[in-house]
Amino acid sequence: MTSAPAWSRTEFEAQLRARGAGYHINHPFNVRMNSGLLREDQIRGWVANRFYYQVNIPQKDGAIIANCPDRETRRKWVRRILDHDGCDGNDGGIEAWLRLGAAVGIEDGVLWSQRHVVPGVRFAVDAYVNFARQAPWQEAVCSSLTEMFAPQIHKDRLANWPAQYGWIDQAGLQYFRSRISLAERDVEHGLQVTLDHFTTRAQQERALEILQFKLDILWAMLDAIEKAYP
Ligand SMILES: O=C(O)c1cc(C(=O)O)c2c(n1)C(=O)C(=O)c1cc(C(=O)O)[nH]c1-2
Repeated sequence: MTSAPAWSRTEFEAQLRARGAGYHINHPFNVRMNSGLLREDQIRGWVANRFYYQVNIPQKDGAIIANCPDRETRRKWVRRILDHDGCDGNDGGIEAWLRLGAAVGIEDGVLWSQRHVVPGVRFAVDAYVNFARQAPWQEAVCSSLTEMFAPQIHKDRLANWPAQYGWIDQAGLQYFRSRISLAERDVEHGLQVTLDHFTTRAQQERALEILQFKLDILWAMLDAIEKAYP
């Protein structure tokens, strides 16, 4: 274990943000997706596989709540479940992803069947949910911090897809639009929990390992999708 002095909050946050270099925004499959180079079947394959991530996020967040004894945290965290599952007056992110599916030519039933989900994606997503079930809740919160880097990937899609993939109905892109402000709100809370909890240098380095674990999950998903749709 390191005996180095703890980083200040500012330096610790900078260390976390620096891990963005390993975000799946830089994965070759995402780079090609964002450059308009993917075929229709490759886009459909990505949408169908990512649906498995989308439907598992609320279970992941439910696991965090189940492990968290702090009422204030649960009160904020529960919003994430409703963001995806929907609630009165809000269809939610899963419904929005179904509309993305429709926009690229996949029927709801095909997404729900998960028949196109490849083993590597299933393994990666399941590892994320299992981590949230088994780890201390503050560690699971830390693992959600890849969302620090998500607004840019959503903005890229909104900026580029309409011109690059004219065959996609633009109404289907609403999911990406909706996530920008939600991700920013989530990160504000997730960062606060992480900066409060991981205070010694050894704990801060543990937080970086957890963030890397989650970056690897997202990266492994794209590796598996890239291999399935060469
Ligand atoms: O499209 C993406 O690249 C992307 C990445 C991530 C992420 O960084 O984990 C999330 C999302 N989207 C997303 O839409 C989302 O709702 C979400 C929730 C979480 C999480 O870890 O709790 N990550 C992400």
